[in-house]
Amino acid sequence: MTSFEFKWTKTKKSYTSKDSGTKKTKILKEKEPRDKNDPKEVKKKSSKLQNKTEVTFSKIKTTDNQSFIRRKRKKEKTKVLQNERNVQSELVKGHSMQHSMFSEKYKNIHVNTKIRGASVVEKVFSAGKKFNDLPLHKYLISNLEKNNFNILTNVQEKSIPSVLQGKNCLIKSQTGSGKTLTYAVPILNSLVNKTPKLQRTDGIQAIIVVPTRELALQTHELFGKINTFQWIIVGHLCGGENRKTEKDKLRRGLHILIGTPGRLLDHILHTSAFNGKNISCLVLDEADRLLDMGFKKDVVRLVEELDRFKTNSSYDPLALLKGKKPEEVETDLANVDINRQTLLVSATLSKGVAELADFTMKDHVYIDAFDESETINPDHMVIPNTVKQEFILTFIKHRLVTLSVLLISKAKCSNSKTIVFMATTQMVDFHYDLFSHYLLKMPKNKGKLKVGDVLLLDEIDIEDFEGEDQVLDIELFKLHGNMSQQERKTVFSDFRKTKKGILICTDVAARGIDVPEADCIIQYTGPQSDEDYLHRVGRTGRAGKSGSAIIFLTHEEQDYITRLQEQKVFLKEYDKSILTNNLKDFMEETDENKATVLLQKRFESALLKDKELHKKACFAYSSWSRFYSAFPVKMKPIFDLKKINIGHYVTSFGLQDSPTIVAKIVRGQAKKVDPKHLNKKLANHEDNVELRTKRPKRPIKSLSLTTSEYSSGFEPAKKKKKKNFND
Ligand SMILES: Nc1ncnc2c1ncn2[C@@H]1O[C@H](COP(=O)(O)OP(=O)(O)OP(=O)(O)O)[C@@H](O)[C@H]1O
Repeated sequence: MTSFEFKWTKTKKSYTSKDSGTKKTKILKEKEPRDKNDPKEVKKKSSKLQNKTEVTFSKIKTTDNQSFIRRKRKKEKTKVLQNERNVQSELVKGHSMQHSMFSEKYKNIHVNTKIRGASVVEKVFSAGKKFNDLPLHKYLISNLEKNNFNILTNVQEKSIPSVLQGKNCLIKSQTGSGKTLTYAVPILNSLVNKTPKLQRTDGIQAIIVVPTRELALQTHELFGKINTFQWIIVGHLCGGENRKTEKDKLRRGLHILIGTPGRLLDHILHTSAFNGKNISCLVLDEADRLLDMGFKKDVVRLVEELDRFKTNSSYDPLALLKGKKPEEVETDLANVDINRQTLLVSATLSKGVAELADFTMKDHVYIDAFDESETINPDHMVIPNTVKQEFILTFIKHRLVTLSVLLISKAKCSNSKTIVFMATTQMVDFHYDLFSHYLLKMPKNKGKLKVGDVLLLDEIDIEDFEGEDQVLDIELFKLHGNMSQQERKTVFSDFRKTKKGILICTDVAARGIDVPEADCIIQYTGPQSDEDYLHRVGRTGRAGKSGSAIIFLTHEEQDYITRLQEQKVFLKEYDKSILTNNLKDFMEETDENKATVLLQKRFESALLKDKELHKKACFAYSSWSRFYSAFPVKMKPIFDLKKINIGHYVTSFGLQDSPTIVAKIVRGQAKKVDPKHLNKKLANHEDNVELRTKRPKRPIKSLSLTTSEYSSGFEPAKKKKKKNFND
């Protein structure tokens, strides 16, 4: 290989080939005078300047003058910062020319938001009927009263008598109306009254199936409150818990068992200590949710397995072989008395629930808490009338800032619990990190910085973020199905205990979760179905309390307002002056547009500096776009990916990159991950080098960025290795 030695002079460049020893000289052409204002020349000049700096540095290095280098670098850094600031001020000027964030002028609303009508209202409480009016055990009544359960709710008044009589029931009533007690009270009552007293060896008496782990825990807690009868043992089993501990629990004996379908089925099939012969009551709570997400198969199997416990004694599958006629065998089957009460409970009634009711119960009564005198239209949604429902119509690229301001306003309230629903686990992770580091907190001892003076944050190095100070007085929580069971448990109970907090979560918290103090629900991404809308909103306004529910819609999605109107749900527009004032106040900026841009820029520069967060933002955007493109057919005309500017959506994740670049980043990261661990990886966003080196790379066929919220928590079954007969 030939190598050269270069020598530079002002007008000529000469080099000597070491191999041939020949010296070649190239005379530089006489340069023509250049136009200083030509943009190309300006660019060239600046790149030359940069090269010059590099050369200077290399020279300095050779002289080994370290302190000089440090001073030089510091100067350079200040220059860059100055540049950034100049760019920012230019941006502010530029943006203020564009549409305003909250301005009415640029609002492009084509739906009639003023339409009002009579919403469908369901009474929450009965006309004064009390628990002590019911034929219940006196200690059970006193336990209920101790917990402030005195007056029956409407659904309790209508259903508890039928449940006490042992009837199969399909119970429907609005969210937060106290459906849990409609089965908890009769179950406990029947077990307390049993003579002789129940023993641990008597096995499971009642089984309650719920769709999520949090709901299992919550239902267990409710039983704990009203069950002071020490001989009645209540337990829960759900994914993510230690299986061995659960087996021990079952071995020791339980009477009321609460669990998620996957884990329950697993124990029924594989735990010999599972004693289901004496189950006299089966409850399917949140029945419609149990049918979603592939739960249907598990629920059907679970019911079949429970039936098998009962029928094993009377039904003989080998009857034909024993010489019985086929007609006799069929009548045997039909006559098998399952002798078990089944209760289906739900806030929404779908075709699937009706089918499940037919499958699980021979005869059943249908109890709807809705007033019979009114005509029931299945298309009308029943939402507690104590909930103020509003929408915020935003430009896509202002979504992030608008949400931030809304959270800032919540932080100012003295006692407020807000639940923010997002589409995917990656979105939850990203927004949680972004807000906890760049909205709620500020660097410590930044001296002259006043609380809330966030503009100067851009001047601070990321290293300075050690030891941050909380400037907004509110706690932030996150909850999604990709967190460990222990984390989920802690978050859920901490959020319930805290006086003031914001929970960012996926739909894992949309069903059944009861946080009585939750006073505001924010739907940052649209619901996948109208039922989802109803259940999300139903996390507030529990048992007659008041609350507010705000949905974020972009101009492209505004038809959702009309869709809700058709179902007798009338939304008002959120008072944007609250947002404007809070934003201006927080940013200490009188011009709302400047404040908007600066907050957005602050997030963007945070992402530029924080590589980990940038990666999370890319994954969050990517998971969002997959989610958005997979809206069910019914909702597709409203939430249509083709209608929206995805470039703006990238901005709403604080990213400055184009969607193509983001996709490349995600693909690049995903390729490094072993496919088996992809979901977990995408949720944790860790680039685990160990995993990569240990396992051979395989091509990725498909990527799943949204992971199931409702998994049983078990590891996927390992495929059996094919035997190699040559071994
Ligand atoms: N009779 C009652 N008096 C006062 N509060 C009650 C009564 N019954 C239930 N509650 C309270 O109402 C709240 C909602 O109860 P629950 O969670 O059972 O509602 P739900 O109808 O199952 O709601 P969802 O459909 O959202 O699951 C709880 O905080 C509960 O303590």
